[in-house]
Amino acid sequence: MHRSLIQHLYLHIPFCHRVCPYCSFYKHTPGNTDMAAFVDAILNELTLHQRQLDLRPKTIYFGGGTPTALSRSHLTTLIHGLRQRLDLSDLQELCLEANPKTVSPAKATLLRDLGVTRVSLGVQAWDQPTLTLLGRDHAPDEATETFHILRDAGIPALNLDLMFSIPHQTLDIWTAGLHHSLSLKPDHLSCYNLTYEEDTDFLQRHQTGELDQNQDRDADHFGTTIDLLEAAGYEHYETSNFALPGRRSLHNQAYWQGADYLGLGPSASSTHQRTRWKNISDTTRYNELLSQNRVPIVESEDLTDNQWLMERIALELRTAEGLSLSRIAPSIAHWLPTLQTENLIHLTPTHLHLTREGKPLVDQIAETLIPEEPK
Ligand SMILES: C[S@@+](CC[C@H](N)C(=O)[O-])C[C@H]1O[C@@H](n2cnc3c(N)ncnc32)[C@H](O)[C@@H]1O
Ligand SMILES: C[S@@+](CC[C@H](N)C(=O)[O-])C[C@H]1O[C@@H](n2cnc3c(N)ncnc32)[C@H](O)[C@@H]1O
Ligand code: SF4
Repeated sequence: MHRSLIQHLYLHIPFCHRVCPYCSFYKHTPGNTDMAAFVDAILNELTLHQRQLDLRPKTIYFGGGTPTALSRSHLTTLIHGLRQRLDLSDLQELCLEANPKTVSPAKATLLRDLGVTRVSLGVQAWDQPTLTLLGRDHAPDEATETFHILRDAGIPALNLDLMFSIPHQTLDIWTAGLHHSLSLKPDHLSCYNLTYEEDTDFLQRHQTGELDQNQDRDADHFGTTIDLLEAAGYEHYETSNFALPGRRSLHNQAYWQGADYLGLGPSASSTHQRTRWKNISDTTRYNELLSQNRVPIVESEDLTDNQWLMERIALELRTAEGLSLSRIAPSIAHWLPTLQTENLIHLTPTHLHLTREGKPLVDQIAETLIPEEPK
């Protein structure tokens, strides 16, 4: 039987020591979860998929949640388990998300010894009032310290995750945070505009008027981010992502380019030959299903051509490579001269790129370029 190749693997580790009020990813405190059973379950899930799929990962990404919430022995079992089951001769990136206070020097050294090539550190902000509003339990100094621990352990590439346009965050506060980030010389920076997500405390507090949204502040913070980071030598290669030359995230780039990927763990999603499926968002149930050798999938759909195209447009438009002109339907091509006259886009013979003026309007421009769903 011909088994198709998948080159990108995602593992969802749903544990956080404390749950942040703005975050809608599937996660929970470890509580009384049997961590050893969870590690067994996720390795078992991999084995089940290997009956159908030929997995030769170029990238492996541990997200969550907070993967570094796992103990050293569980991290070791998990990564050794992957090494035993997978052909890793093509592996170029093994990335793990971490947050401050979950990485001791011993854990950082272990990660390096296990072959981790990149750590993405969730810092979010560098000032105490913003960290307090975000419900983060680390102080600014502790994030700096964790960064140095990772550097000193010799992890090859480090990313910082930051969020901007948070209520009460002035442009000066955000800019000072960017300067502090740059002083650490990270390889990569992800800077996300705060969004109010479904089923979060923050959305409720936004709806009662306690937490505001401000488009001028969004645009000012984003524009300053682009100017400062580009001046410091970082490529703005995706709306929320900046990298030193040669330091882009290969895993995330594969998503944006439309590659197939397999996601393991509760709530993980996967895409294979235009079929997308999603795992159950319930760790206890996930562990139970896998202890019975049952796949933990709860939803699966075949993406229509139009769904696929809409997603390609939305994602490609966010990247420095730009949107392939072949994706633009004749029925909407008449928008291009207008967008050009407004200096929002720049066209090459093959691609459409956002200009500096167009970048903050990425979502509106994507809407203009996506054809309406046929009725
Ligand atoms: C799933 S989290 C994992 C990182 C890690 N657990 C941490 O927070 O320290 C990935 C990133 O998504 C971003 N994020 C989460 N919720 C967000 C929101 N509501 N708006 C914007 N960015 C958000 C944060 O920057 C966060 O670091
Ligand atoms: C918001 S991005 C942050 C990337 C980070 N800025 C970096 O450059 O490494 C990562 C988050 O997206 C989610 N995620 C990524 N791939 C996923 C997948 N296949 N299934 C479910 N969630 C996924 C996870 O919650 C993960 O923590
Ligand atoms: S932002 Fe990170 S630490 Fe906070 S709840 Fe979400 S996954 Fe956990």
